[in-house]
Amino acid sequence: MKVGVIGGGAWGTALAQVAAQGGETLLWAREPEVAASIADTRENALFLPGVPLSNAIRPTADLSDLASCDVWLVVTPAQHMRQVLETAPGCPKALLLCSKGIEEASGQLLHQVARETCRDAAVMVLSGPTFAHEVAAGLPTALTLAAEIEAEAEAIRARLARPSFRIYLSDDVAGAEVGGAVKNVLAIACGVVEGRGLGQNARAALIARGFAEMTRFGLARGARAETLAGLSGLGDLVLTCSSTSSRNFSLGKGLGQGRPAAELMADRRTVAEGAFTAPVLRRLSEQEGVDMPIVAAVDDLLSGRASVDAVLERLLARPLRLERH
Ligand SMILES: NC(=O)c1ccc[n+]([C@@H]2O[C@H](COP(=O)([O-])OP(=O)(O)OC[C@H]3O[C@@H](n4cnc5c(N)ncnc54)[C@H](O)[C@@H]3O)[C@@H](O)[C@H]2O)c1
Ligand SMILES: O=P(O)(O)OC[C@H](O)CO
Repeated sequence: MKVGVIGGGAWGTALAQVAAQGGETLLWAREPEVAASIADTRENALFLPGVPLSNAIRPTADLSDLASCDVWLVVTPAQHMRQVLETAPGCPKALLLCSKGIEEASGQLLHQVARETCRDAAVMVLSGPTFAHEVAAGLPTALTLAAEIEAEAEAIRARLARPSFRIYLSDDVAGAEVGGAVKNVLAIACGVVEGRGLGQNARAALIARGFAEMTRFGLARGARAETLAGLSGLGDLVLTCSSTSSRNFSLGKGLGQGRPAAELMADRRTVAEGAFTAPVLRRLSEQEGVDMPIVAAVDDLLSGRASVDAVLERLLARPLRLERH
């Protein structure tokens, strides 16, 4: 099975490094200097510096080179996935979506976008608690591969899985995607707690109440509760809410320290998906009547509509209710 990776950011490069252990792997980078840097120095100096890359990774800045692949691992920022797939040379037999987000314009999960752009391809999702630099270093990692047809997922798992890259199968595609998208917004909130010095109790409460929001939204979208409580949901939420290695957590930490969102977002080369997911997630939750007060607070902070103190006061003034709600 010939693998092509679409997206030469940190995660696309780390996934190419994993796939290269099973044979030559094409890696498309949007920036010609990234493809050139990998070809010349075997390092992605821009997005994954310090990691020596396998000789079995063949970098390219020309998407049409991926026409010969059987499967594409799609690892663009969520908001650019549709445009990249639309400019790609046809579609392969299978797409494995590895990005985390919700398309802002359409409100669609990424598997819905992919099915519109590649109608005949099998569309699957790979998601979980996976910092790129740890995966690239070969540290133990476990993730969820969600697909409607188990045999198709098994074939890709056989090609990608390694002892330190453990892939669990699921048939809950929407569930795997909701967890990855929502946790990025909640990680921003956890970063705010850190930056504002609100303490470990507050962070734990936020993870638990944030998980309740993720579960309410996921169930409304047809996800299963056990998927949301698994690697791609709770697992990734715990990881991303615990470390400044997370770009989303770091963004939130800056907000908590009082820096304006516009300043924090300016000149970013790396993507903090939660900043793009927050407004669309808030819009969808309000349209669908799903209560998501933490998501709304993050959206207000990012848009500059409210200060940290104002959203904190609002959250703490919420009525005390039964925990299961
Ligand atoms: N970094 C991680 O640890 C990690 C882990 C799991 C999932 N992800 C997800 O993978 C996706 C990609 O993140 P990343 O960390 O690899 O990226 P990154 O932050 O390392 O790099 C930014 C990427 O965005 C691309 N980009 C910028 N503008 C673009 C445009 N107009 N069109 C297409 N591409 C554009 C760049 O080419 C580059 O590949 C995100 O959805 C992220 O949530 C990341
Ligand atoms: O750095 P972040 O916040 O984009 O998180 C990276 C991965 O999604 C963690 O699983």
